[in-house]
Parts: sequence; C-alpha cells; structure tokens
Amino acid sequence: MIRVAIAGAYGRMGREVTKTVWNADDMELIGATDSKGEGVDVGSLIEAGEIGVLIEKDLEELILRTRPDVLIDFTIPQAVYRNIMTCLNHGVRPVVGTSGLSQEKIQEIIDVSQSLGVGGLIAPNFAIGAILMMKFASEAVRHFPHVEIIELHHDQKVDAPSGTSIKTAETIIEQRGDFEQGSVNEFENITGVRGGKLTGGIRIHSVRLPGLVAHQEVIFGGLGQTLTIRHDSTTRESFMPGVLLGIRKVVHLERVVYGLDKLLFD
Ligand SMILES: NC(=O)C1=CN([C@@H]2O[C@H](COP(=O)(O)OP(=O)(O)OC[C@H]3O[C@@H](n4cnc5c(N)ncnc54)[C@H](OP(=O)(O)O)[C@@H]3O)[C@@H](O)[C@H]2O)C=CC1
Ligand SMILES: O=C(O)C1=N[C@H](C(=O)O)C[C@H](O)C1
Repeated sequence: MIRVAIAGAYGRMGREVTKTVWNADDMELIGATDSKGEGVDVGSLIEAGEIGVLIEKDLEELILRTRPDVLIDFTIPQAVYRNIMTCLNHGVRPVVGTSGLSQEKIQEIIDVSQSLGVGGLIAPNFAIGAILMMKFASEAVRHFPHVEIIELHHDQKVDAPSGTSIKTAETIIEQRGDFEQGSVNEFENITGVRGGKLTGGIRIHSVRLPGLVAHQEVIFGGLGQTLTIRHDSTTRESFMPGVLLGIRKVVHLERVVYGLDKLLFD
C-alpha cells in the first residue's frame, strides 16, 4: 500500500483526488492539509461521503504525524514551492499539479531532490490528451514554425497563463528554437491584445469564462493552410488516471521529474 497525503484537499482538484485515492486498491489515504485547518471532516465536503481523514493546517505537522510516502499538491502558486521543499526534506515524494512555479524554482527543486535521492513529479497537466497535444505540437512545429497558443479556463483560475501553455511553448521552443514571426511593424492599439510573448517568440492568449474547465488550442500557420491541435478537459476526472500513474511511479524515482511525458514516454 502506498501511503498518500493530499495538500489542498478542499479545492476543486483536491476533492476529486481525495475520492480517487480513497477508491484506489493499492493506496491508503492517510491525511490531508488545507488552509481551513485541523478538525474538519473532509467527508462532509466530498459528495461521495464516508471519507474522514486527519486534516492539518500545517504540512510539516501532518508529515510528522502520519509519515506518508507521497504528498499530492493541488494548492496555490504561493504555497507550492514551500510544500515541495518540506516534502523533500522529510523524504516524502511530492506529486505536484499546482501551477505557477518558475523555471528557476523547478530546476532548484530537481537539484535538491537529486542530492537527497528523493523522487517526485511536477506535472503541469495530468490529462493524457494534453500530453499528446504537446507531443503532436512539437512534431508539427518542424513543418510549421509559425505558431500561437490559446488557453481557455474556468473563471476562478488565479494564474495566467496556464502552466500547460507554458510547458507547451517550452516544448515547441526546444524543437524550433527562437523564431521571430509576424510583422516587424506590428503595434497594439489596446495593450495586451496580442497576448503575452515567451522568450523564444511564442505568444500565449488566456481566456477565462464560466462554463469552461481546461482547454487549449495550438494553432500553426503555413502557406495557404492552418493546423489546429486542440485538447479539452471537460471534467476534472480527466486528470485522475495521470495522478494515479504519477503516485505509482514516483515511489521508484530518485529525483523529481518535470512533466508527465517523462513517465509516459521515457
Ligand atoms: N496539473 C494539472 O493537471 C492540474 C493543475 N491544476 C492546478 O492545481 C491548482 C489548484 O487548482 P484548483 O483545485 O482548481 O484550485 P482551488 O482554488 O479550488 O484549490 C486550492 C486549494 O488549496 C487550498 N490552499 C491554499 N493555500 C494552501 C496551503 N498553504 N496549504 C494547503 N492548502 C492550501 C485552498 O484552500 P482555501 O480556499 O481555503 O484557501 C483550496 O482549497 C492550480 O494551480 C491549478 O492550476 C488544476 C487542474 C489540473
Ligand atoms: O487551473 C486549472 O484548472 C488547470 N490548471 C493547470 C494549468 O495551469 O495548466 C492544468 C489544467 O489546465 C487545469
């Protein structure tokens, strides 16, 4: 049995993950943290019910009391770095979905995990379809170097652009390199209307609306044609097989890896 704890258990993702881990035959849900703190029964908040585990406000306290093998983190960009470091220092393997970590922080985490010999996963997107979207995009850019990304999410998402769009752009740039596309004379009549531009020259456009969950289009333009690769997560269940895969794989890793593709294809 893999002993699993969850950070951010009351959140949109936290609730889904709690149910998923609770129902997994090879996992034991041993505790959770949320900013609401100790003593609240998570079962009262999860529609499936019957789930009552120790809830702590402080992650270190939870780790000391329950000694998990793996900690799943779906919290907020401001909390995730500290949570990961706390895990690594206690030999707990983090499986992280929270977005908003900079490249520098991710590299630092990988280096620390390697020196401690503790495995883990930082996955900007756990949906298998999203991983394939990124893989197909890195193939398409070899033929279509002109590309822009549109990511669309529910209107309660706090960070923009999404972690997935950044990872997609990084993957494309790895293949394509820097490339200046569009008119050199271009200007904006409304600031920001052409989206945000990443180092490497790829523009990302963020849409936030109720009714959306998590969606992304990678649009390539060529001579007389366009190619659109689109992925849609229509429910948060889409992320659960990837989360379970991550939990099962990290117990065999000796450093943190960035991207679920590393566990699917490497
Ligand atoms: N990688 C992937 O596949 C996916 C990643 N995500 C990412 O996951 C993150 C969470 O998304 P979502 O569930 O929609 O967000 P929510 O806002 O619904 O959930 C975040 C939860 O974290 C809690 N929280 C805040 N600070 C702390 C802390 N210091 N310790 C413990 N818990 C804390 C919040 O509690 P309170 O509200 O009481 O402060 C809240 O319950 C986002 O960064 C999102 O981008 C989302 C979907 C898929
Ligand atoms: O906030 C979300 O919902 C999501 N966040 C992740 C991101 O920032 O890419 C993953 C997915 O898109 C859902």
